[in-house]
Amino acid sequence: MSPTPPPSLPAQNVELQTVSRLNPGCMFIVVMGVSGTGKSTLGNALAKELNMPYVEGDDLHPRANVEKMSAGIPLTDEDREPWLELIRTTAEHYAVEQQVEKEGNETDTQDENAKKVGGKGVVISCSALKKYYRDILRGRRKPASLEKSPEEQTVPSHLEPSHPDILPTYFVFINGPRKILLDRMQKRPGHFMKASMLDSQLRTLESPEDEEGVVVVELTQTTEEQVRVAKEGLSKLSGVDFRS
Ligand SMILES: Nc1ncnc2c1ncn2[C@@H]1O[C@H](COP(=O)(O)OP(=O)(O)O)[C@@H](O)[C@H]1O
Ligand SMILES: O=C(O)[C@H](O)[C@@H](O)[C@H](O)[C@H](O)COP(=O)(O)O
Repeated sequence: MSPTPPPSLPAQNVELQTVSRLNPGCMFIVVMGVSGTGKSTLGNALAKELNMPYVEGDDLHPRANVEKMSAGIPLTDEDREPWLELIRTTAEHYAVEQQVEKEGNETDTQDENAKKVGGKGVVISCSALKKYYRDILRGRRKPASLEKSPEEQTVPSHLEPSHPDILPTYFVFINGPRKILLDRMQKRPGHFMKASMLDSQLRTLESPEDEEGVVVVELTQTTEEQVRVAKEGLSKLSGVDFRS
């Protein structure tokens, strides 16, 4: 799990509002599931396949959250809200950066990147256990603990994570039985998330299977199979052809 620093803030002259219009097909892909499902493994592989950057969501947790989880204490909604908001904002920063790069390359007809499959958007791993958390990641909902009165809202609108239609969000949900998860977590040495936390994660999980924009892959599949199913599902949902 190598740290992935979020990109620097977007260039002032690019409004997030313009990203989906000028860079169609740009998307935010969340690889989700409880601890130990293989989010980091699949996230890395999928991002490589789609020529997108990958960000390890665990690296965006505030230190206090990591300390809490390391001590075997499950996080609360309030603990997770700023983290979820940061994940959404990070995805939006990537989208804006890619827009800036695209504009820089516009005149370069030989640009090799333009010929690659995908390449527009970002893949981030995140447990995303509840629907309400996923709505924050979709940019549809502001975390309750971060709600401000209109007078207090000094953040420029393009930095606020409230643009669901500007950066479409899709989830790849890794689903599978507790027994295998427990086994994998027990065999994973040195990770701050101990196997004893698994049951709390499973209790908190609200399955996303009936929600829009969700592809389900099985825990028991190989990473290669998961990538294939994810690509097919994402192509169908988004209309972007990742299969070629
Ligand atoms: N498709 C898979 N098949 C078998 N083992 C896997 C698969 N994906 C991941 N693993 C293993 O499961 C463990 C947890 O994977 P990891 O990617 O760290 O999960 P998460 O990020 O969800 O906690 C690791 O030891 C990893 O090598
Ligand atoms: O929402 C949470 O309680 C945590 O974010 C948790 O779900 C997450 O999964 C941890 O970061 C563990 O790390 P792994 O997911 O890498 O096991």
